[in-house]
Amino acid sequence: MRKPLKDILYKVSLASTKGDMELGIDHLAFDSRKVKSGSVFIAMPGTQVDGHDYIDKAIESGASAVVCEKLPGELLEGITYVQVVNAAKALGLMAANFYGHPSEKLKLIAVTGTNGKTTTATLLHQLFLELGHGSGLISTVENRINQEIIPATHTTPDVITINELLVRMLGKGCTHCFMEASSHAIVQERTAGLKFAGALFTNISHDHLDYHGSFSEYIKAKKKLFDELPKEAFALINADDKRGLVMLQNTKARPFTYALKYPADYKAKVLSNTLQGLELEIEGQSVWFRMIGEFNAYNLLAVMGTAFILEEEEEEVLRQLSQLKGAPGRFDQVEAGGITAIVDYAHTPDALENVLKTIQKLRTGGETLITIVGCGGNRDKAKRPVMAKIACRLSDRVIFTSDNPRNEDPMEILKEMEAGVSPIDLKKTLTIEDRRSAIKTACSMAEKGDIILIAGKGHETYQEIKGVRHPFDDKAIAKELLKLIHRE
Ligand SMILES: CC(=O)N[C@H]1[C@@H](OP(=O)(O)OP(=O)(O)OC[C@H]2O[C@@H](n3ccc(=O)[nH]c3=O)[C@H](O)[C@@H]2O)O[C@H](CO)[C@@H](O)[C@@H]1O[C@H](C)C(=O)N[C@@H](C)C(=O)N[C@H](CCC(=O)O)C(=O)O
Ligand SMILES: Nc1ncnc2c1ncn2[C@@H]1O[C@H](COP(=O)(O)OP(=O)(O)OP(=O)(O)O)[C@@H](O)[C@H]1O
Ligand SMILES: N[C@H](CCC[C@H](N)C(=O)O)C(=O)O
Ligand SMILES: [Mg+2]
Repeated sequence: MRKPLKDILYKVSLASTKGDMELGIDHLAFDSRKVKSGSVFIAMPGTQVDGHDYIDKAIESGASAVVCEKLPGELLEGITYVQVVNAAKALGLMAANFYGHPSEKLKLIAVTGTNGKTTTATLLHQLFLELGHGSGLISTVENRINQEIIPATHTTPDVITINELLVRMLGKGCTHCFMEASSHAIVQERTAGLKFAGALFTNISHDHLDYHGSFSEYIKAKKKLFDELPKEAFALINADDKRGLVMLQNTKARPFTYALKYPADYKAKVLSNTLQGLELEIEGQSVWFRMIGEFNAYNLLAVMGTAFILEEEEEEVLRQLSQLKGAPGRFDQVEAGGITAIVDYAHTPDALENVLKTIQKLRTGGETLITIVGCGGNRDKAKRPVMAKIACRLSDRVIFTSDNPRNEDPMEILKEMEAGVSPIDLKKTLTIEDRRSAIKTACSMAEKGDIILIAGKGHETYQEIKGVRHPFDDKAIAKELLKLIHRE
């Protein structure tokens, strides 16, 4: 697919150009290691290094054009240089022009918020398939084109990958695509140049403050998605979240709200909430869902609201939605010997508190609740003591263990967690760095009727230690050890 550089740069605000703008371009690359002959290399500043330092490498590998914010000292003959104000934003527009604006040819819906993005996007994808539409998904767990699974590397991939996925979705008849928009991606302009038909806000609480610097910057990152929506789009927010209405402040899009407590366009009341599911009253009607926990009532309302705004038939939406189970690794239960292990991706204080409170509400009395929890390395350190404290407050026994230590010393992470626990609470905790041993210990401690929560890694099938992903699956290990220890 060859296109003239000038067409690829349509609508990009240019500061200066040098060289042939009619040059044929076969490929876009923002990483010098992925440059081929016929590539245009887009140099972007990053968090680790500056892409501008790789311009020479890109040219050596065959790039015939360079798009950058700062021109290099020496400009080579035969190479086209284009200077732009914001290279990441330029990349988004360039990807849209290069791939023929696939986001405009289907309904692309973004889901943002601290928790609930994967669950909401996955439910939407499943629901729209059930309603008979071609449907795509871009999420933390996996990407999907209808039923086909494409492995995911990020919650929100880079904008070239997004456009490539959308082109493939269109080729397979998708009319809708539901994607997660992480705050990192919004700030880094990984969503630039995409035309959204709508955006959803789930909630906002403490996470990623290491990256954004402060809570207000984190809120601003989410709000940017809504500020940039076109007026034909819809903006659907959780009115029970303190920051929900902030998201709507400057949007041109049509505003809609959902809530369990405050007045809203889409409302529900929780009639019952058990380990089997949720019963909600919606528009005077009682509807049963397979999802567990009050927080899932919010996710279900967000999904229902979206389907109603998109004018799907209401009775059918509720009928199909009530059958869906959500995303893997979210309140995923394994049972053996009368002991229930719950694997959940709760890796933020708010998510951990929600999942533990849900389990508390579902207890019938007498059971011991054992929580296994760790915190990821090279991520927000401030959440470590807070998560440890929440685990202790809401569980009978707690085992601190490693999550994905990445490049940090696991024992240091565990010390930072322990710092959040009072001397009295410390008595009910154990620290077992090896995650498998931690799960084994919990399985040995548990007796018939007890509940084990294994938090933090959910669907992940690896543990990342010093740049290497070792196979590790909380659910499979819990199943194996529970069966082994309690010999069903
Ligand atoms: C902190 C962060 O978000 N980093 C993302 C960012 O990379 P970066 O800015 O750090 O890049 P860098 O390494 O400094 O390099 C700068 C530039 O030089 C280029 N380069 C670099 C080296 C080289 O040899 N040649 C070269 O051209 C790079 O391609 C890049 O364009 O842009 C890259 C391309 O899009 C991402 O892959 C990368 O994600 C890293 C791997 C990551 O771990 N990101 C996480 C934190 C993340 O994004 N998570 C969110 C979910 C968070 C949540 O809500 O829970 C997600 O959307 O997945
Ligand atoms: N609406 C919600 N409100 C609060 N907590 C939630 C909500 N939905 C899910 N959770 C909790 O948060 C965890 C993560 O949920 P989910 O994967 O859907 O969120 P996410 O926003 O995609 O997370 P990530 O940013 O890591 O991709 C779940 O395992 C559950 O414990
Ligand atoms: N999308 C999140 C996932 C965190 C999952 C948890 N298991 C961890 O490794 O911290 C992140 O990249 O921060
Ligand atoms: Mg997610």
